[in-house]
Amino acid sequence: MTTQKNGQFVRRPLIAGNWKMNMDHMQAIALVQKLAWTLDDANHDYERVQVSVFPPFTDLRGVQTLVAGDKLDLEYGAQDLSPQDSGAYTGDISGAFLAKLGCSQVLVGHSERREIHGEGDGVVRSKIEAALRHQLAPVLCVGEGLEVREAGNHVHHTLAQVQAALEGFTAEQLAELVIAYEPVWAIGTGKTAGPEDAQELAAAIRAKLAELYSQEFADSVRILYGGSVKSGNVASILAGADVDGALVGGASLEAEEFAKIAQFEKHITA
Ligand SMILES: O=C[C@H](O)COP(=O)(O)O
Repeated sequence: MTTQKNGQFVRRPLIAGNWKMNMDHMQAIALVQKLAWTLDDANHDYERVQVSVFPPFTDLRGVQTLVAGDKLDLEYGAQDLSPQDSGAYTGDISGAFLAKLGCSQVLVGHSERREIHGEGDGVVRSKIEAALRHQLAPVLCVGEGLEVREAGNHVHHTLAQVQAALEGFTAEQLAELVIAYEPVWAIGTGKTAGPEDAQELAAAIRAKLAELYSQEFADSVRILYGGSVKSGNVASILAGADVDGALVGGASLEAEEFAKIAQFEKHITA
């Protein structure tokens, strides 16, 4: 279990659902409603375990209306943002727009953006800067592909991504930063890194943050694992002392399954 003191987590766990390009605006409302009801039925304590969803841009207005209207404790964010705030950037979405829609977080540097859209470390860094300008907590995604893993360079590769993305920012600016370690070979494949692998990388990222900033800062940053997380494996993955939550793709599209993941403490067998 993520390290606890006096029954409380040292860092508030975050269970985040990245819907990717799934769920139109009608389906989004149904999914959020069902998720909220399911978590309410399970007496979910949002103060203890934060739950966020990351729907497509076109769903955000509907999700905002539902969350505000029903006073839900769920949080939501976007899957990406533009480095720019406004102007002639056809197809892009500004952090200013996301903030106005009540987003509290935004994914940055997801491997699918890096791979499919060719986003390099410089773009990722500029997107973090844009997120911070609009008080959006960046969820920085990092992780290695299969070739890098097989060559044994996964720690070096992942830490280089972290360092490049955070270059020039102060600890104060990054107070709300979340980092998600997602080995690319485990995304949507059914393969998960073992709990030891997730802990190894989370600990290495925390040590890198301590080296770049301070131990106090490093201890405050939440580090998530992502890659084929399900209700059946979440408890063992979150057992690592440095693993503070999960970034869930496929399993976040089904309300009951995602709610079970958010309730990971109930799956722990003594
Ligand atoms: O952002 C989420 C990750 O890409 C994991 O996706 P997955 O749970 O479908 O493997």
